[in-house]
Formats: sequence, structure tokens, C-alpha cells
Amino acid sequence: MSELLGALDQGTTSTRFIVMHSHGGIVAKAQREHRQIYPRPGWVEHDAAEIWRNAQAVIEATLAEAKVSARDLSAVGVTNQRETTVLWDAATGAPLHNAIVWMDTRTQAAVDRIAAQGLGDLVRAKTGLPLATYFSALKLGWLFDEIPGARERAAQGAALFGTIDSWIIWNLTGGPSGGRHLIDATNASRTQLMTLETLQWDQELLRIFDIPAACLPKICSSSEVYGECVGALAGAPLAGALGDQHAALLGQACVNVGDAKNTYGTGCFLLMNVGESPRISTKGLLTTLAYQLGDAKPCYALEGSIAIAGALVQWLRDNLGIIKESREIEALARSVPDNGDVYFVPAFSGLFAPRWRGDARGIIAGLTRFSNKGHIARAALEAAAFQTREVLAAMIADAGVEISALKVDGGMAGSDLLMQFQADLIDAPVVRPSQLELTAVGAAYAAGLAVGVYKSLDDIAAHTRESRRFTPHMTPQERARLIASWEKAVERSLGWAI
Ligand SMILES: Nc1ncnc2c1ncn2[C@@H]1O[C@H](COP(=O)(O)OP(=O)(O)O)[C@@H](O)[C@H]1O
Ligand SMILES: O=P(O)(O)OC[C@H](O)CO
Repeated sequence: MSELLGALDQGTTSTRFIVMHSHGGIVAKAQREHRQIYPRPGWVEHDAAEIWRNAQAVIEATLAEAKVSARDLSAVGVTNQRETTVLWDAATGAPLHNAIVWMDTRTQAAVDRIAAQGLGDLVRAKTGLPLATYFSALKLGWLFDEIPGARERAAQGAALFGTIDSWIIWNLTGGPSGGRHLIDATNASRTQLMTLETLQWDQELLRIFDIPAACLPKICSSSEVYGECVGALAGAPLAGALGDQHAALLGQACVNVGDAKNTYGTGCFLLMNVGESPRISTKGLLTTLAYQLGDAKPCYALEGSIAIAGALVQWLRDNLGIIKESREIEALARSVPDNGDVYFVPAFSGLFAPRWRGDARGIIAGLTRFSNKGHIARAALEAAAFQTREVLAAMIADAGVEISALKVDGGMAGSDLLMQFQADLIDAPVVRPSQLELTAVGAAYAAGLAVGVYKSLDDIAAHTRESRRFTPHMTPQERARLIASWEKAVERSLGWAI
């Protein structure tokens, strides 16, 4: 018999809540965007209080649409944009500063300083992550350096650190009145403060990044009962939490070694399940925790992280105004037969995997009097596919496995033009599921597993459904020509920010 599950997906651009049947069908959902705050070039912030207000609003709206109460939900899961760093007052629940978002580059000087101390290899060996502006530890260090007295208050446990899952879980379970200060192990694996092998905070890393242990949340598995919700979800057991990319991996049922998925959201994140031992990449990929489900052995993944994908579509919408809604990019891109030799390298936050070049900045290359906004739209869509191809090549080389087909999800995977171009570029089928909300679905699966709605991962795998398969048609010569031009454009984006 089908049971109802809930999941809150707190993403980079919006927050949504879904109610779904345990067989995977979505009953109702509501979504709300939050403000993107850009105080300086390269800086990106969110108001964590606004995010919490939006979370409550979408929960209420979804329950009303589904005509159910929180007590009808067998369990609720949370999934979130990762790395984004919140520091808040334990007594009042007020954030001490805007949250610093994962794509923010303000910590580049700190990256360079720690690299100059020769600590990069040690940090990577312990955490699976390169030194980069992307991860939480340096963002938290920046907050401690900039907010007077914050480090001292944190050392007394009066100021609490969390990624967005922690912030939401603390608030959902009571906030200042007894809220649970937790982080799930997948999110903890993105802080650069946790040892990947042991899934514990690492004392040496805490010293390197100058972080007092008292402000850190307790690390929990991704699937267990963390507590009972209060407020809009009163009475529902909170039982699942994963970073959004890990949730999508579970939502796509990538539960066997070699299974991979690519999620096209604000950024683009390709994860491959590599099984029960973490393997450190030699090709510029991250090693990360895939998930840890209750007492079961943890499962690890290799990840290729691309900072800007759908965000480029939003940039064309918000900063240039050449489209009014994201989905309009498809028609604009189809108004031209090809990219007209225009390439858009969206290195707005430097380049992430596999290059890790903090000094790169965005460029549009190949413009002539012939170029028009259709070519720019097409180049913007194609940029996600070129970056994915590069990450996939690194992953195949690193993991030593071939990929028979690429599973995709996320808002931007709605673009048929992009999905066809992706299949052409990687010369392998791209498989789109019947619905793209697999991040939220994955968090609901984790919650359902914890309370026995699902007995095993096989139960989950039975619910994934393919809806469309894009097969490659491009000639090898055309593919090689396009890739060579893209690489020429990438070379020109490097070394801009120094
Ligand atoms: N039809 C579409 N074509 C291209 N891009 C799209 C389309 N629909 C949504 N997007 C882009 O996808 C992103 C939203 O996807 P989503 O998975 O909700 O992201 P996130 O979880 O990062 O907020 C936005 O950046 C948006 O511009
Ligand atoms: O919010 P998304 O879907 O763009 O995902 C953001 C990632 O978790 C950042 O690491």
C-alpha cells in the first residue's frame, strides 16, 4: 500500500516542498525563489532567515494543495544546496551574517595562503577535496575573521555553524527551543573539515582552518530518525537528509558501482557511485560520500562539479534580459541552426572540475557581426554540455569504467536541444526520467528507508522510470571540431583574475 512522504529541497535559487506517494508519484509541490545577493564581483550571499521563511511557506502551501496534514506523512526528508555556510546565534536563531554561497569566491586569498603552506595534499588526502573557494571551512573562517567576537562566541557554543541542512533541521525541530544541531555525513563531506574514511570531524583540519569544535553540528547518517518536527510539519518524523547531488544520485537509483547521473541545476554535478571505499581522484574530480544509510556501510562517489550551468540561463534572463523565463532559451537557441562559432565559457566563479582554476573568468569567444542573441543562447546551453563532456572524460579515465548511458535530471535537463547536444558530444545515450524532481525524491527515499516504508535499495530502484532517450547522431569529425574550439575558448578564459 502506498504511503505519503514529504521532502524539502532547498536549492541555490529556490526552495520547494513535495508530498509524494511511496511509489514515487508526486502528489503536490510548491516552490519559492529567494534573493541572490551580490555585494561585490565574485561574492554571492543568501539571507538564511528568508530561506527558512520560504521553507515554511512552501511546506504550508504543499500540504494545503495535497489536502493532507503533516501527521499523514510517514516521514520527511531534507536536501539542500551544499557547502553554503550559515553561522547563527544559538539563543535567538538569528543569522550573524548572510550565508556565504558555495559559488562565492571571496576566500581565494585564503586558498592561496594555505596552498603556499604546502597543505593542499594533506587536505585532499583527508577530505577528497582540493583547496578551492568552493568548500565551507574557508567560508566559515572568513565569517570568524570578519564578525567581531564570532570565533570566541563559537568556541563557547553560543554561535552555531551549519550547512543549509543543519540550519533547516535545527529550525524544523524547534530552533532556539531545543532544535537539534545536526549535519548529515554527505553535507559534512563538503565542509573540508571531515575525514572521509572515518566520517568524523578532523582535529588537524580544525587547527589548519582555525575552527572551534564547539560550533560544529553532530554528524549523522543520511537516513535515520533525527527527531520530530514542530511548526508547519508538527508530528512528522524527520528521517532523511542529504546534499542535493547525493539525493539525486539516490533518486536516480544509482546504487551500484559505476552508476552515474548528471544534475543540471544552477550548476551541474556529475556523480558516479564507486562503492564502499573512497578513492582519491588523479584527474581533478572530487571524492565525496555518496550516502550513508543508517548503520549500513558508507558508500562513496566521484564527483565532477561545474559551478555555472542553469545559472547562465538565469544570467541571460536577469542580467541581459534577452529572455523573460528560463525555458524561453530553448526557442531562442533554436532560432539559429548552430552556434555560429560562438563559445561561452561561464567561468563566473573560476572553473571547477576538472581544472580548478580560480583565476578564470567568463568570456564569450568567436563573436562577429554575424552573431546574434540566438547564437549566444545556443552557446550558453552548449556550455553545460561541453563542461559535462570534459568531466565525464575525466571520470571514465579515473574510475576505469565506461558509461553505457548518462542519466540526467534537474531543471535544465528539460531542454531537448541541450540533451541532444549532450548525447552528441559524449557519443552515448542521455536518459531522461519521467520527472526531473529527483533530488527531492531522493531525500524522501532516504526518509522512507529510515522508517521502514522501503525495505531496501531494491525497493527504490523499482520506482525509477525512463521517459526519453536521446541517442547520438554527430559525426566524429564534427564532434572533434566543436571540442577543439571549446578548448581554445577555455584557454582564453584562464589567468584573468589574479
Ligand atoms: N527549460 C529550461 N531550459 C534551460 N534551463 C532551464 C530550464 N528550466 C530551468 N532551467 C534552469 O535550471 C535551473 C533550475 O534548476 P533546478 O534544478 O531547479 O536548480 P537549483 O536546484 O539549482 O535551484 C535554473 O538555473 C534555470 O535557469
Ligand atoms: O542547488 P543546486 O542544485 O544548484 O546544487 C548546488 C550544489 O549542491 C553545490 O555544491
